Amino acid sequence: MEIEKAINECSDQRLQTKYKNATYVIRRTFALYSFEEIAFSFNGGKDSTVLLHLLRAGFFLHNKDRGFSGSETDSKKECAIRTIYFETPCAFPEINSFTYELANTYSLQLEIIHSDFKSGLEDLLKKKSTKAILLGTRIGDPNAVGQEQFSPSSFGWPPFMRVNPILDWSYRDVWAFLLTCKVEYCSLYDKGYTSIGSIHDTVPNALLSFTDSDNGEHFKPAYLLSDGRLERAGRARKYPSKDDNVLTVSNGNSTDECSSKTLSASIIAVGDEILFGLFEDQMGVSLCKKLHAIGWQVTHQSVVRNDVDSVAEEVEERMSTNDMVFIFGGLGPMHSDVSVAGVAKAFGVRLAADEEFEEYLRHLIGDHCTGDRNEMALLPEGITELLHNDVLPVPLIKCRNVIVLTSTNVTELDKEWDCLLTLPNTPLVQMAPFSSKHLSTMLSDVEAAQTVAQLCLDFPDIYIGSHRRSRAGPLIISFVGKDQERIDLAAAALSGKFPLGAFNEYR
Ligand SMILES: Cc1cc2nc3c(=O)[nH]c(=O)nc-3n(C[C@H](O)[C@H](O)[C@H](O)COP(=O)(O)O)c2cc1C
Ligand SMILES: Nc1ncnc2c1ncn2[C@@H]1O[C@H](COP(=O)(O)OP(=O)(O)OP(=O)(O)O)[C@@H](O)[C@H]1O
Ligand SMILES: [Mg+2]
Repeated sequence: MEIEKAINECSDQRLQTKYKNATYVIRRTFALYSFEEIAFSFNGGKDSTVLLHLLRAGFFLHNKDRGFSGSETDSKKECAIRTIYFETPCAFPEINSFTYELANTYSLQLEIIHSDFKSGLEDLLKKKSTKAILLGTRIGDPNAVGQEQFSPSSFGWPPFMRVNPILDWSYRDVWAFLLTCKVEYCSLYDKGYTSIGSIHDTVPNALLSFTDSDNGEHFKPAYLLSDGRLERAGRARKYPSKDDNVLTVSNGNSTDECSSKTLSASIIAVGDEILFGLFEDQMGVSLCKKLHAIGWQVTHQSVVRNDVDSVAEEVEERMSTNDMVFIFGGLGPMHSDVSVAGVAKAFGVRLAADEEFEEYLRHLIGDHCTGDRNEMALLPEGITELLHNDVLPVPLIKCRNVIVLTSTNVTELDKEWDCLLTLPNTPLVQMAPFSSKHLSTMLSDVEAAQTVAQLCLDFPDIYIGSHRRSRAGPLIISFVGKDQERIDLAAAALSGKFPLGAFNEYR
């Protein structure tokens, strides 16, 4: 069997392990259900193409388990499995023809369905007993969250077992398999498509784009995409989220379109030591300054305990009301390092092993991790993006609009911040910066209060506030906003209401 042979003969141990696990799930499926009760959900995409060949290999091994030795001469025709294809006019013609071509080559028993997934499956199950459906779902797919290798269909769907043999395969594993086994895949993947939906929502992945000497735009093949997490970058998002406000502005260096807008951020420090008063948080202060300098408004800064629920509660509250949330502290392998788990809980997803991150950690700390898995490589499933920058030993972790900072002091933060700002798709859009002016006076609070309150009504676009450095010292009135002229006007209006010299500029 050529697939089994190609994998056994390759030197990629990781691929061999993935193959072994996936074919084990397939063998068990053939052992649990009768051949006629199993269907393969195939659509010509790369993941289902991988599954097709794993199915062929798994079926071959299953027969071997039972003492049947298949004829080596016609291994292509051996696994004539029921194959369901939901055909729509919105599919790419290349995908459609590839699906039919492979079905023909491998003698798949095609059952074409022309309705949507749910009603199509309802009709199918009424007509034919179908107990298990094999899918090419992988962790990271939006619909994979919460699924296992064997997952019953969801409530409200007709009853069947969803079997996901390649659930734990990464983008890299998929391409390692297709290239190692030298099997045919849909031609769109050589044209820069990395994950294929409908003709209406899929374009080649911009991360594979390059310009040739004639200035024409071209795309590298899908297997050259280095960060598999971005395989869906060629897919249009169906539902805009609050996160999109930040992400759709592509280059952080441009302030033109954003000059009047302000984006908001919250900062969460995680640390019992800060709450015990043993350790002073300097990073929060520094982050406030940095965000302010790029025109962002910090709406909240908090310190929470090293406790999953405390972190989750705080993240959940902040992420829904802010464009971005920064969290630091509570990261690492210690029992008290629960920040990442808290973020996962806030989004209602579980932690899953992230192979790309694990590899970075292995480079950094070697194989000194406990047990089979490096606990630090467990990241929130399906929502995590790694933000790479060569200057950093490990990438920054971004879960939707929550950025997990790994820095432990202000110097490290400076480095992470610079990296964040220079990322090609930085989530930190640089807005028009804030300006400020401060006036000091020896007037009492009571004397100034009423005039300042009226000024706030007259200048709603300017933040006007006051503070004292000491009870006996001067009162300082601050004017903060994005329009220097308005700030000057507000400051002059205040001075004008009092005798000359009552207010002086304070720097
Ligand atoms: C055979 C099959 C079974 C499915 N079973 C379920 C299910 O049990 N629950 C569910 O919510 N969605 C189910 N779906 C829908 C998928 O989760 C998902 O919405 C679909 O694959 C579309 O993915 P896309 O939006 O990325 O194209 C099923 C789809 C297929 C093809
Ligand atoms: N139209 C369809 N008909 C049958 N099965 C489908 C269809 N669309 C999706 N599926 C099933 O859902 C799985 C996941 O779909 P998904 O689009 O993520 O993967 P893919 O199409 O195989 O590869 P790619 O991610 O490159 O598009 C597929 O592998 C297949 O099993
Ligand atoms: Mg697809």
